[in-house]
Amino acid sequence: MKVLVTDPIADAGLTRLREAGHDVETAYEVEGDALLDAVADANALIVRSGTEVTEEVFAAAPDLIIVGRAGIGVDNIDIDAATDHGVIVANAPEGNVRAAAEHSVAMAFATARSIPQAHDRLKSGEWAKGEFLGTEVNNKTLGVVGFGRVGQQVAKRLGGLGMDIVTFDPYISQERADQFGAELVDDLEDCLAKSDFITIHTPLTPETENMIGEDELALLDGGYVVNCARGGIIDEPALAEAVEDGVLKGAALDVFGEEPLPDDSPLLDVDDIIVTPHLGASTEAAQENVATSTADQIIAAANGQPVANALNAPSLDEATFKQVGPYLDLADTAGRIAVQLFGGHMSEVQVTYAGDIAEEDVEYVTASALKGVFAPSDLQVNAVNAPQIAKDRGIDVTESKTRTSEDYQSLITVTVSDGEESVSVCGTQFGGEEPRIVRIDDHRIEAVPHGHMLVVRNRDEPGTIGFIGTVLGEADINIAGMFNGRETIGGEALSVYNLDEQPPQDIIERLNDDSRIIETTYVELGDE
Ligand SMILES: NC(=O)C1=CN([C@@H]2O[C@H](COP(=O)(O)OP(=O)(O)OC[C@H]3O[C@@H](n4cnc5c(N)ncnc54)[C@H](O)[C@@H]3O)[C@@H](O)[C@H]2O)C=CC1
Ligand SMILES: O=C(O)C(=O)COP(=O)(O)O
Repeated sequence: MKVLVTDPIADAGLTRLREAGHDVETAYEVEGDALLDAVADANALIVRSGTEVTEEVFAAAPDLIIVGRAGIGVDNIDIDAATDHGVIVANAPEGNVRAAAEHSVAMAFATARSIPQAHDRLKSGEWAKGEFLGTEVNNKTLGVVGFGRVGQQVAKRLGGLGMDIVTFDPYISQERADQFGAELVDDLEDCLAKSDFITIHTPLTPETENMIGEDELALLDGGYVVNCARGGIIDEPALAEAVEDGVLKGAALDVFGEEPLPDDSPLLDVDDIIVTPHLGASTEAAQENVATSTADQIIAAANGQPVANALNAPSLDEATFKQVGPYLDLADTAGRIAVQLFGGHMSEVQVTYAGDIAEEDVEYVTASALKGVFAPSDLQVNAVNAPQIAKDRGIDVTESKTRTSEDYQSLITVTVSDGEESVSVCGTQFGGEEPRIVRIDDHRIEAVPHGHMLVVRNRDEPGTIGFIGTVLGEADINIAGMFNGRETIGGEALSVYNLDEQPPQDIIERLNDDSRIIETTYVELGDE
């Protein structure tokens, strides 16, 4: 195969590929037309964070079978476009975790003790001993935003240096937080208010983009910010202002919204903001790990073998696909609805199959349900990596089957729980191709899962549905469809509304303020 490498990787990876008989070409820092020319005859492409792998790149590379990301974050790769072009995308999720964690710890100390600033002064001939009075991490509280592989390792290290750990990560279990002695809190604001330092370790997703702005930074009053995850999660001008105005004592950043960081960035003008040029993964060990793991995956793909860290789903074999194909999206949708209605720290996901579907090999369907469950928290999730994500997050997955299926030919139920509270969403396919949600918890309904949905639990009292319609109508939000289900007259009812657009938060609050309404939840299913 011709393997094109467009960001520098360790020689060990290049050598491994060459020894396996592949033709390796390096073309660092190519972009635009030069990149399109370079990929034209490539069978494999290896990148780090420096190359934007867009739809245009895939369109220009008809022979490409795999993109290997020698590192973790794949926000620079258009995975949907890769899937459309039948190209596998695989990353190296383990090899640089320690390096990233150590850099985060180093940056916390560097900002707390003004090491780069003091270094600069001394190198320019000034013994500015009296000007630097730092902060100890001992007995302080560290807020870890995103408690995945890197976040956990940072917590372990700084916890060992005397810090109390508090974490905000809506998608991990209580058990996982307990295992690291971290206090798991339910909202970001709480995490910030309790912390002296915060360190960011989430991926960049639509949900995390700009999640920390002026208001959030104010809650960390007098504290420090470390970001070695991705630029774009913290609002950069707001951070520059907060440090400049003394709201924060300092910030240490390894990643930026635009990389390389432009000369005119406001971050560069503030003395107490220290910066490194995306060096989190830049250690010898990490680079060797990710380069060899990426090389192994390219070699596997070339040999037609399974690719260990593939991020986009390979196709199912035809016979299985015929049987379970119609249920993949349904399981994904039921998972998405269940997790959004649940809204807590799940520790368990149960997928139950009833009727004809229970006779089939449902492993891939369960994986699709997990994909739905993790979709709001992880852009890179797919049916291939979802079971591993469940393991990483300490979430138990159980699958059960029964032959009987009430009134339907086949039913899939996804239940998300934290061991005490749970939400169950049950769906079927009408006529094999019309998905319907037929039960939410104990409420029988018949909702079309699509786009923007509002799920309202309310007391079954006259005028309630009219009230909901009026509130939405006054906000100019069109109701495309609705279904109301109730268990007993005057008891609790549940209604599902398909809306043409997302309702603003104040509309949801207005509905929730009414005494007849128990809870309103907005559920986003996207355009799929
Ligand atoms: N500076 C550098 O050179 C490096 C940066 N990274 C970056 O570090 C980040 C974390 O990497 P890993 O720990 O391996 O990822 P991971 O996938 O193991 O963990 C990410 C965690 O973020 C959580 N999360 C997702 N959405 C969230 C939200 N809205 N609020 C709070 N938590 C949320 C997830 O539940 C998960 O636990 C990635 O962005 C990665 O690209 C990783 C390695 C090197
Ligand atoms: O692995 C990651 O997510 C990183 O951010 C490391 O990026 P790099 O490979 O150094 O460009």
